[in-house]
Amino acid sequence: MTDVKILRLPNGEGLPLPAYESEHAAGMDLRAAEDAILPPAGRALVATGFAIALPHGFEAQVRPRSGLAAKHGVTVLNAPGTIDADYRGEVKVILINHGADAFAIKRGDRIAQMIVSPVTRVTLAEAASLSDTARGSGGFGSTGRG
Ligand SMILES: O=c1ccn([C@H]2C[C@H](O)[C@@H](COP(=O)(O)OP(=O)(O)OP(=O)(O)O)O2)c(=O)[nH]1
Ligand SMILES: [Mg+2]
Repeated sequence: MTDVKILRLPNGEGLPLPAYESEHAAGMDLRAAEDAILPPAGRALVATGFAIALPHGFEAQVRPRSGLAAKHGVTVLNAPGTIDADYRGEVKVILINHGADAFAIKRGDRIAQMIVSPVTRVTLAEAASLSDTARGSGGFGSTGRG
């Protein structure tokens, strides 16, 4: 386990901090720190009431909850949202309602999940050509064609 500092913001007073909801859950559920109404096709930037300081070499991904997607058509618009290790602002969730009905979010509802992952940073070295491969430049459905 890696320790990550978390700061509860004033709007997060009284809310449970993000937590793993089962023994081996990959993600910690994020709760809304405010009420919001998502009309059909509507989106909202929803506050969570906390900020974190990830260690260098880590990111956090903000991903949808499948229950909200399957039952209501509500998902994370920019999934996976990226929380950078140098970000100290409030973690927010961009939700979109693909469902036919308006969707109401109440403060304290679990609206998304946050996965902390290692990231590799690289140095790009500009080159005159790239190595040959069997795939070459084929992509976008190029494999398996008669
Ligand atoms: O779902 C998200 C996505 C991003 N962020 C915060 C943390 C992240 O470190 C910062 C910037 O995110 P991103 O790089 O995706 O947005 P940008 O549009 O490129 O903004 P910036 O120019 O600030 O990097 O916004 C969130 O709180 N939730
Ligand atoms: Mg950015």
